[in-house]
Amino acid sequence: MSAKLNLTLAAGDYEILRPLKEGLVKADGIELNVLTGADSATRHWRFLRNEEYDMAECSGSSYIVAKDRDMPFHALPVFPHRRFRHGFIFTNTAAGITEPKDLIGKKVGVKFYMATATLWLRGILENVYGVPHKSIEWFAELDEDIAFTPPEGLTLHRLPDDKSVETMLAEGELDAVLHPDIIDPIVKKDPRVGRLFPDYKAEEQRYYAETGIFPIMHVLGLKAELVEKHPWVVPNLYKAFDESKNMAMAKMRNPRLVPLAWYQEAWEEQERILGPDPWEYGLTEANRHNLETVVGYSHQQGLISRKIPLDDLFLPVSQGRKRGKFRT
Ligand SMILES: O=C(O)c1ccc(O)c(O)c1
Repeated sequence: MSAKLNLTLAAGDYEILRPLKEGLVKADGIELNVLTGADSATRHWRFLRNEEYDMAECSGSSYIVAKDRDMPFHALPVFPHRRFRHGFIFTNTAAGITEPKDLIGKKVGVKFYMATATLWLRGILENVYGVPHKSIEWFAELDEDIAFTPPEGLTLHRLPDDKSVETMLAEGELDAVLHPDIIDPIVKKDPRVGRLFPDYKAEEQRYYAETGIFPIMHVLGLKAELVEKHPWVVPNLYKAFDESKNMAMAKMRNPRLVPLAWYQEAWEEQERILGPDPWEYGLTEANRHNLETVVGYSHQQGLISRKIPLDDLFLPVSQGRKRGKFRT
């Protein structure tokens, strides 16, 4: 008889989750079925709109909105996806945008308004570079993860379904685009499209030196029903996610694994700048600052009604008692 609880987890196909996916790390009492087939936007929608999975790597931004609306979700302080975002502000090269303030009064496209990458970018543009989010006319390509009424003074249009912000940017119908992914015109080296910060790596490193923030994009969402029925899963899952990450970080130090000539140097550079574990889980001091910043941005941008305390956003994950040696 298997007394284990079968649970589905939808997530990206990430190295730090691979030991869990491959069963090298197990959560006590749980059999995990890890689904990595959906792209991020689809996964978030399926989890938040349809509750298709017991747990999912979920948009940090949309999760914060879900909590503000008392929707039936919780989260572990597990952050499978982080990314610096200065390199994701794309511009039409004929639009005359050479510095952040040139975005004021412009038409800017987004995949959708609530997406975590764009939440961070609007916050950074407003608070670091003096570009108020309401000074921009916004155009969204997709429906929001959670339906949202733009607050007073915010202009947000939903584009018709046959329009793509990437094409509109290249053709000059939009002046700029903020996007979670590298957009097609950049991949194809279309000369009509560039970046606001051509040397974005330097900008991102300066941002990190000033703030200590490696922006958290995604959290590990759980259906409330799961936590209510089986509260014991919370510390067991957290421990397993952490073990999986630690195992992956140790494995990935091997420079033979990745087909990049200068992978070792990239790893060393990351360690020098970001320290030994930039992917740290838990409500550590650095993660609290990171998350409080993004909750503040969400509130500033009218996505949520109150600055939700982190202890309301994340489940406590302590094992309760420090475990001693096993004795027979
Ligand atoms: O975090 C998000 O909200 C989000 C949304 C859409 C994406 O394509 C994505 O990669 C992330």
